[in-house]
Amino acid sequence: MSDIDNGRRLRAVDDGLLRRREAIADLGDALRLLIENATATEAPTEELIRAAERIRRAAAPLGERVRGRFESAAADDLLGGVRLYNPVTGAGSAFAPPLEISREDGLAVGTCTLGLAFEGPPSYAHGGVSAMLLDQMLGYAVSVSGHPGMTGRLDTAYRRPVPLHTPLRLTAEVAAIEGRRVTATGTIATADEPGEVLVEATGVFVALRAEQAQRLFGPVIGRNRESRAG
Ligand SMILES: CCCCCCCC(=O)SCCNC(=O)CCNC(=O)[C@H](O)C(C)(C)COP(=O)(O)OP(=O)(O)OC[C@H]1O[C@@H](n2cnc3c(N)ncnc32)[C@H](O)[C@@H]1OP(=O)(O)O
Repeated sequence: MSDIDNGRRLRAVDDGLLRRREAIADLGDALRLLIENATATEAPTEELIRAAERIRRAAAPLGERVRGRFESAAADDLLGGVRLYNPVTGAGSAFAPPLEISREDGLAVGTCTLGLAFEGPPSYAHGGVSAMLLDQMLGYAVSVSGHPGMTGRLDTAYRRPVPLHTPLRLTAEVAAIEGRRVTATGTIATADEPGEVLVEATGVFVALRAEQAQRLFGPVIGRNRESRAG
């Protein structure tokens, strides 16, 4: 195969992957709309019954080809950090807000708006949802510091309730690295009042030993490498 042909083939692969990722994100948007509307709806009972039938019909073809626990999604790039179905940040996840995280001068900054599907106390976020967001934020800060690890401990202090339907601003940063332990801290505030902390968290992340990483993730990483090579 000539270099030009090879280049075209590679571009076709990239275009195909890009198109699939866009389709996954679009399906994710549709599912999130479905979840939000299904949570907020006060439609007549007959409409709920019809909707359940239609949704089951729409779900069936998606279930015809599925992956198992040890297979990563074809559109993911596990080693490159692309996780389209991450339940917090994944564009393809039906129940991820999704949280968007970027880096600003060494600080991880996240933005999202929580809908009624995340409600705990009426009109405010469920406490477990805040912990989930902060776990992801702290994990991201730990990861980009170059010392990735798994959450060993996550302490959350709920200072004020987190309002739904309100743009939020989250932050996280690494506070200390001691051997295999990395401590990170983070906050949730509203975008309008970033100085008023609603929830704060401190987490301890533990770097895995090579043998632990192999035991826990070996099957998934092995399959991911095989499918990249093939
Ligand atoms: C961008 C990516 C974002 C991802 C964000 C999401 C992150 C996650 O949600 S990860 C999923 C949730 N976490 C888990 O499932 C982890 C489950 N726990 C485990 O697998 C293990 O307990 C694990 C790996 C954390 C530690 O086990 P192990 O390596 O055997 O611990 P061990 O050798 O006893 O301790 C290692 C060090 O960590 C410390 N440590 C271990 N556990 C904890 C803990 N819970 N709290 C504080 N310190 C701890 C120990 O004190 C020790 O410190 P030192 O080296 O200074 O003596």
